[in-house]
Amino acid sequence: MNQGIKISEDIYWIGVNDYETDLFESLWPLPKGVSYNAYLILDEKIALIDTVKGGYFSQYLDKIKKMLPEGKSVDYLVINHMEPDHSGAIKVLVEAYPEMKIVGNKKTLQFLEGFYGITRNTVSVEDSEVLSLGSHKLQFYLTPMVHWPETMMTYDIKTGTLFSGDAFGGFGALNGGIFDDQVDLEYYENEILRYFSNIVGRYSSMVQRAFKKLEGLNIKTIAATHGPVWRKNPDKIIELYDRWSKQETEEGVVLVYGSMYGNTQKMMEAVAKGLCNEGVQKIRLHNIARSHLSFIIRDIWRFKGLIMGSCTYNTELFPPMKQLISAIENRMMKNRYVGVLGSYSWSGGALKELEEFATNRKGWNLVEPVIEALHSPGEEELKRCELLGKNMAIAMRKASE
Ligand SMILES: Cc1cc2nc3c(=O)[nH]c(=O)nc-3n(C[C@H](O)[C@H](O)[C@H](O)COP(=O)(O)O)c2cc1C
Repeated sequence: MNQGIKISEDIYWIGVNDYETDLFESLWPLPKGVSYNAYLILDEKIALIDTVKGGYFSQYLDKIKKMLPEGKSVDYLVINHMEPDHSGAIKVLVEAYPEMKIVGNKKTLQFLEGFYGITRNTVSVEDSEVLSLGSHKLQFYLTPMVHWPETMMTYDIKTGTLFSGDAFGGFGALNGGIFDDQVDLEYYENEILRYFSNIVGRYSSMVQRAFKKLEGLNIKTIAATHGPVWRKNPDKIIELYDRWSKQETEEGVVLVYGSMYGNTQKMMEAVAKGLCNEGVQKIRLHNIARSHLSFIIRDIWRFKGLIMGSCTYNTELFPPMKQLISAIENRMMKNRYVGVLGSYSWSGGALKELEEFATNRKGWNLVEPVIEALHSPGEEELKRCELLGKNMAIAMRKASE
């Protein structure tokens, strides 16, 4: 993928793949890398949409040079998002094309000065303003907090291409194909949800606000800054994003437990049996010490049911479970059915914290019974765990009737 790839008339993908970064934002694992998508529009005026992470500048510049017609230079750089994985190449790009104008909104330009000290050759655009490149007219939609305050989207009126920034994007480098009709979509959908739930989900209400703004646009292609370009079925990713940002959940249960010596794990396995006996197939069991938080958050975002179990550790919750609770609170997750269980060997403490969390979350429904085992669960407690699974299955069924 050394050349630009045409995505619609006069528009080319000139992104790069990063297979080296282990943790995106120093937080989120990238088992299969990530792409930094950027685009080039060749019209009377030549425009770039976004750049790439700093270290990938030379690949990006090579692609631009190969695509530029003889004697032409870059006229505009449109910045949809200032996060450094997209803006990191701006400074060197300005050195390569000193006369290029940098287009962003008022906030973008503040960030541009703050991050890179750039104030020259900037063009400030307002919401719904149009920039003409010749036959292509770019219309700007300010979409603050999807996912930074300066975030905007750019719509090409001629081709119906929406350059959406981080919205609709996800993890996973683009291997070979870059389009939704070329790649393993199931993989990318999961990774787009992991990206959304961990990074953008907190700002779901702003995503909904952005959807209102984009209503009525004839969107034929979605070109996000990460992940596949949606040319065959852009409606699919729009529908998914709409559902996720409304926090609409599917029937299914996430089981998360913290267990040092297997007693709490035994309890959670009994819950899983109870769910299975009631016909629940979508069960996602996570040992919190083994699954990275981002995968657990992704599953919790997707499913209606959540059951949390923790052993007691120094009078409190098992430490990673605290982190999970804080992540759920930070993302303001709503409308879940929740069950809790715990274990201890003397004074306890874990279950009390889980119960408090479950009962204090607005719009969450606690499913009974709440179960606590001293040392190791006996037959009686394991039966109650199965019952919790059964009751969760019934509660979910009722909710979807
Ligand atoms: C390092 C450590 C700290 C613990 N702290 C407490 C505690 O403060 N209060 C308590 O009742 N039990 C405490 N326990 C006991 C465990 O919570 C209890 O044995 C529990 O059943 C272990 O469950 P597990 O097998 O799922 O790890 C502690 C155990 C360990 C290893």
